[in-house]
Amino acid sequence: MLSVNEVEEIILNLVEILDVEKDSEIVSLENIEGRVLAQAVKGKLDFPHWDNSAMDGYAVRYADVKDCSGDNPTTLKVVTEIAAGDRPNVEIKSGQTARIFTGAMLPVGTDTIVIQENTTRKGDEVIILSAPQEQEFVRHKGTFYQAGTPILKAGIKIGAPEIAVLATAQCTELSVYRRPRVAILSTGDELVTPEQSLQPGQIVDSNQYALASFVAQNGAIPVKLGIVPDKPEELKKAIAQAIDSADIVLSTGGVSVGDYDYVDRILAELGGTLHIRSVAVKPGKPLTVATFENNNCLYFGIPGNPVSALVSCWRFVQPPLIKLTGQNNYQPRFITATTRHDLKAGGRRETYLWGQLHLVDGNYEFALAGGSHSSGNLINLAQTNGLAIVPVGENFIAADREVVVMLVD
Ligand SMILES: Nc1nc2c(c(=O)[nH]1)N[C@H]1C(S)=C(S)[C@@H](COP(=O)(O)OP(=O)(O)OC[C@H]3O[C@@H](n4cnc5c(N)ncnc54)[C@H](O)[C@@H]3O)O[C@H]1N2
Ligand code: MOO
Ligand SMILES: [Mg+2]
Repeated sequence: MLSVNEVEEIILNLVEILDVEKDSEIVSLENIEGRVLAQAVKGKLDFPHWDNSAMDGYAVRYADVKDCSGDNPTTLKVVTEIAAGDRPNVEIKSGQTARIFTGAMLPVGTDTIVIQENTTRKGDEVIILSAPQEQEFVRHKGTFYQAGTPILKAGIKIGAPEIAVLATAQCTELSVYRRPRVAILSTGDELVTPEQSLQPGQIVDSNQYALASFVAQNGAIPVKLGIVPDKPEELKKAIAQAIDSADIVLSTGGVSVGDYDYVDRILAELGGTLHIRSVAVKPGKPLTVATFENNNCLYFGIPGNPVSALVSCWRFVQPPLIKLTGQNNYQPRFITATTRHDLKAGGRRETYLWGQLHLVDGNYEFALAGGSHSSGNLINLAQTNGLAIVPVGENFIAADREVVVMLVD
């Protein structure tokens, strides 16, 4: 059986990189939240746009005040007042100063700001009580960003700070990658929707909802294709349609060795190349990954057990899915934590145990979810933000020892 790392590498290599021209669209600044830049953005303005004050106080010529102190104060004449938004129209000469406020443009002749706490105002004069540093509290034009250089790189996902940058640079129309379409179907005669009443032997199709949420959270468009019964002809039709309509297909169930597990056979009949059939991982051992020459589609046959389904998504679908959204940063994130509980594993498969990470005095602690760690128990999966990993060959990690944890969000 292939190892987790081998499978991860095979899958990532199957992802076709998006085309900057073909796979991009223009969106406005208003609608860019969560999208991924297809092209680097260059601003046309320096930032700060002009020298301005970082504090409320007085704009001075450093040479005038460099030697002053409480015992040896300097008195300057206040010849103008400049608020943020004002355009100064006076040149400050030696012996003069301008009253200035945070964000206001520096007037010609000045190079330094004295904060008002270090002054005493007397009518149209101000007494400077301590010498500032040269150029203190001046935000110089172009020191944060120079016009014409890249302000944001291609391949980054846009959130609040990036939107602030784009707004400041007055970039209101941006080229972003299209969102990949991910078709989701649940296979199984036993499945009903959450609205249907449950008959003996039936189970609610939770995977459809979990996977749609997972897909949306990762910046792609979930296309929910519903429940497909374990009938080869119906399943074949549904899978063929899904492959035709999406960049990625996620089906759950029907990939193990049972008599009604038809997915692999159908993928082969449809001309798919099966790259992976199973992984040495627990949960999530049965995992089918296939590609189709005619449609640029990556197919994941994910195990039906609800915990296996989400763990497979987090570990094996999330990196290629993020890669397909155009992001540069798609690798899973691992940290080292101290486990609060004993962690047990079979030793033959890399084992992922779900729970919560807590930051305590600067160190991460992993708390194993209480209750059964059966791959059918989705109840205690709620609030999972980390998966503790027990490597192949190990059966036990004792409480208070270190464990590698994969971050989940
Ligand atoms: N003899 C063996 N049996 C099994 C093996 C094995 O190696 N030898 N592997 C087990 C493992 S591990 C897993 S994981 C499951 C995977 O099964 P399938 O992917 O074939 O899925 P199903 O048989 O269709 O269903 C399994 C389980 O999950 C429930 N299920 C299915 N779909 C959904 C859904 N959409 N929402 C919620 N729950 C779902 C289903 O009712 C079953 O209980 O196979 C083991 N068997
Ligand atoms: O791999 Mo299964 O997911 O162990 O239950
Ligand atoms: Mg099965």
